[in-house]
Amino acid sequence: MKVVKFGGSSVANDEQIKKVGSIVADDSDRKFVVVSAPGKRFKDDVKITDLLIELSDLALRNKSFDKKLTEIMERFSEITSELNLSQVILTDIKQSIQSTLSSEMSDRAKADELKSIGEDSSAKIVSAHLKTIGLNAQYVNPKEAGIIVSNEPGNAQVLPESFAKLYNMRQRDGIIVIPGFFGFTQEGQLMTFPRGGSDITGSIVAAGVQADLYENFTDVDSVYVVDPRMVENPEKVTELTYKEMRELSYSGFGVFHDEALMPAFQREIPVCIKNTNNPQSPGTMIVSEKDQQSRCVVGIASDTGFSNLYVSKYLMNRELGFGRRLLQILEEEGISFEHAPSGIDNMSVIIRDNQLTAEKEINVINRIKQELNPETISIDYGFAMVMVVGEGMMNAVGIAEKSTAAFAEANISIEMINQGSSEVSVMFGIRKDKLDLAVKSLYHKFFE
Ligand SMILES: Nc1ncnc2c1ncn2[C@@H]1O[C@H](COP(=O)(O)OP(=O)(O)O)[C@@H](O)[C@H]1O
Ligand SMILES: N[C@@H](CC(=O)OP(=O)(O)O)C(=O)O
Repeated sequence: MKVVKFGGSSVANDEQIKKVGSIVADDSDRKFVVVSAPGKRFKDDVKITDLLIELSDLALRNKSFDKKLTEIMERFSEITSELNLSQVILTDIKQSIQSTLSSEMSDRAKADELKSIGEDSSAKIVSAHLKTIGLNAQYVNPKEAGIIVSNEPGNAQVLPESFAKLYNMRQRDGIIVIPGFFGFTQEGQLMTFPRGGSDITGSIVAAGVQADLYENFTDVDSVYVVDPRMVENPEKVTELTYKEMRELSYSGFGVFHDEALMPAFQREIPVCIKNTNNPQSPGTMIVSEKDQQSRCVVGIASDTGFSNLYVSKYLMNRELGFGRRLLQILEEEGISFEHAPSGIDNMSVIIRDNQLTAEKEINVINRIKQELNPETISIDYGFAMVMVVGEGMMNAVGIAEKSTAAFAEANISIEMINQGSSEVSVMFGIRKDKLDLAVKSLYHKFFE
């Protein structure tokens, strides 16, 4: 039994949805289908989820949202008419949007419900299309399926009781089509996962129904060793471990959500990344353990949008609890951190920019000055992180040397290095304007 997830690019228009139909029809093991909202049809297109967020922002500020609503309905109307589906689906979508807007819910709850309508509508459309091609398919809402989540709008996490409930779905006849990206709290409130979270739903369903395989269909033939938008025709990866994929996804490989690995990993369900536009291609397998012969570095991931909070104080190493108190200030201000490399008299804390507001920044700086009395304190923006990843690095000599040589050859100064004791990855902090050059140079060093 397989769980198949189709991303936004795979359900962006009628043509793509027909490909989805063929893929599902092609293999009778594909029983559970999870879908995203229609994504981009071309480079500068706008995803339905983004249109819904724009609509919700306008409506909740009491601004006119009619144009946005028309734009959304036109997208769905084009899909349903090209697929010859009943107009009832369209009426249903419009009614969902309008009834959410006029409900008594809080603004946060409304925003989350509106965001989820893209996936919900997509699942209704895909199940109707599967029926028209002769398959016994039915739409099942995540509440009915048993996806129970924490009460964190836009950032929900699955609760363990979901898995046993989902297991019962195996008994259902035919193909089950479930919308991705959201679940329900114990109290029945809808909550969305973080952006890109339909991958998470797919993994939860795969873990719950104890699937033999979780196939994640997207728009590339495989995971590549670097983001294919940064290097032309990079090498393909045939196999990765969960640990490697987690590091790579977290560090910038947008092809699979990093939070989607845990449910599949815990139940050892293999994941296969495949291409809706070329389903014959074998794709990339993500497994617990892989062939020892493979390369020691499997990928180079990168991301921008980081800041460095730098604090220095003479004899910091002797001041008991300095690091704890510094991190506690961040915790109390609601800021999570990514890395914290330190020296004897200084400490850097790498923070994602989206964690900092102007107000939080002022509070943090003032509190550190008052409570820790440092000599220097600064927040430096514009950092990028590059991650060299591979489980085989543990037994290999010279990876750091080879990496630093790649930076040196590109004349890039490394601002920070962090290697965890697990040795699955080495992180390099550089200025963001040098990122492209750095990734190309590392690719050249390790893969060409
Ligand atoms: N290392 C990588 N390997 C493959 N694709 C990558 C990688 N890094 C980033 N991507 C990007 O991820 C995209 C697929 O993810 P996404 O846009 O979320 O797809 P979907 O619409 O299926 O959810 C690819 O088109 C590619 O540009
Ligand atoms: N539609 C949601 C969830 C998702 O997973 O989308 P996609 O498969 O297009 O990345 C988003 O845009 O965040």
